[in-house]
Amino acid sequence: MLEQILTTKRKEVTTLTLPSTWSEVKRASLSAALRKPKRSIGLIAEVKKASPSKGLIRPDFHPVDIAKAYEQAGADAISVLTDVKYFQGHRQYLTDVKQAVQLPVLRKDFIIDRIQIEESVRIGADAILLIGEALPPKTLYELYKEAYEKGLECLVEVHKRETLENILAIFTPEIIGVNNRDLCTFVTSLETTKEVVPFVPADSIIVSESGIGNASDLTTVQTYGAKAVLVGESLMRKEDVGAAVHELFQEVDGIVRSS
Ligand SMILES: O=C(O)c1ccccc1NCC(=O)[C@H](O)[C@H](O)COP(=O)(O)O
Repeated sequence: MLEQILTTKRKEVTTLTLPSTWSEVKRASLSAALRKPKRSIGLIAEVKKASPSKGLIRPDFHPVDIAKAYEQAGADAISVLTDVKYFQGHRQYLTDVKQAVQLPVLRKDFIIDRIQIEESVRIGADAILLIGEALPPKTLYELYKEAYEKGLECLVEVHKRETLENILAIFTPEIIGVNNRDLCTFVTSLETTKEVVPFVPADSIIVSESGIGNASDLTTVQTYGAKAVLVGESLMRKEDVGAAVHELFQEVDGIVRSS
């Protein structure tokens, strides 16, 4: 599936049109938010309508309402899927969310080309995702540098230890995501976090991504060393996504620091 998505992206970037610059955007730092989370483990809460592995997740989909509820419930950052074909997302959703919340907003998409970085700046993203299994390490580093030069942070995601080691041979990303989902097979296991975390440099922020379905899963990945989690489906399937956040954190700690 990852290869199919990347083939689509390669076609899309050839016809991508940039929106006009949005001058009033006030950037918020993802790394700062995750280094000082409101609970004992940080939360990037995802706005996700559908996915290749699960199909339609939330038919009654109102991105701004969802993001506001996440913010109210003490999320540290918001992730917005902007891919249209496979996730039923849209770049406008990110712009709308950015205008409605104070939290850092991560653009969740398949970034393979510099033009998508300029697009991300213009739509109001604070950070972008770079997927280790989707890019040669040198290309990933070029895109990473370009993003930071343009004022965006990057969540550098890996699924395999080998991918991480190939990236670390070139540079050390500030924020490293361990995706528990294999994007080729969709097999999802929290053990991935356990296997990869020991190889993440101490100064990088570790985000465990995907497959976190309940409070027990959250505790598990925290035990494995995750400093933050990225959660989509399990929150999006609950009608009240704010209550879902509180439920997810019930075993970790109920106290939310006001920032
Ligand atoms: O979610 C998918 O099916 C998927 C398929 C192919 C590439 C990427 C995919 N998901 C992107 C993500 O990384 C997740 O949306 C994110 O980590 C949240 O995962 P979850 O909590 O399991 O919805």
